[in-house]
Amino acid sequence: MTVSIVIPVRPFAEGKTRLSPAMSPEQRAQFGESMFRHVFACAQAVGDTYVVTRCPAILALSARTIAETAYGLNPALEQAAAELDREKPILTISADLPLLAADDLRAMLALLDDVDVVAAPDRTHTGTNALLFRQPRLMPYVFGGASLEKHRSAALARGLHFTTCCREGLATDMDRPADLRFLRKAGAPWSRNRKGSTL
Ligand SMILES: Nc1nc2c(ncn2[C@@H]2O[C@H](COP(=O)(O)OP(=O)(O)OP(=O)(O)O)[C@@H](O)[C@H]2O)c(=O)[nH]1
Ligand SMILES: O=C(O)[C@H](O)COP(=O)(O)O
Repeated sequence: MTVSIVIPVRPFAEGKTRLSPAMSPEQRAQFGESMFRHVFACAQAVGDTYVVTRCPAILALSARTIAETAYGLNPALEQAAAELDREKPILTISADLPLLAADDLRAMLALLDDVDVVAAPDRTHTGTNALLFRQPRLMPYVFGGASLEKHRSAALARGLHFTTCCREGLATDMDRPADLRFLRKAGAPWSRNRKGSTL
């Protein structure tokens, strides 16, 4: 099955603010870029991968890009969905998933045999780290806060079949210093492979 994959990215120098207690601004930007490059490589192994961002430097890194004109995560994703192939499933994934593997994305896609919408929860089962629709614009993006329940409710309200995909590579986003401690313990392959890692 072919799939459009969308990675939304906030400019590296602006993002990951909740890691401020543990990292300098330079370290956060470097960490954000390293994670993005990792997620991008995983996505490219699985589908046609698009990056939606307002950052010119990130736009220059990628072949398929969507310049964000609708400022903010949900508007940027709606903008991307409006521009992509209406016949293909659309998978959006956060750029801060250092333990992600291509097989995690394939596992999400396999679930589309039975449902319309697949959400990958974070480790606390409150946020959404990846979201797959059978077709673009089946329902709105409602990221922010406890978005897992918001996505579930939005799907059910439209009569769509919804399920979750719970895997460590999808669940381990890097929001807070506690997530960095979890990543250090999880370790390989992320920290082994990165010279000059800020971890
Ligand atoms: N295109 C785009 N992507 C965004 C925007 N805000 C967040 N993202 C991306 O959405 C995903 C999830 O974002 P968060 O985990 O909240 O990341 P963040 O905003 O960098 O982190 P905090 O500053 O700590 O809230 C990441 O891939 C971010 O880069 C935005 O305004 N535009
Ligand atoms: O679920 C969400 O809205 C996204 O994952 C962003 O939320 P978080 O970064 O606070 O988990």
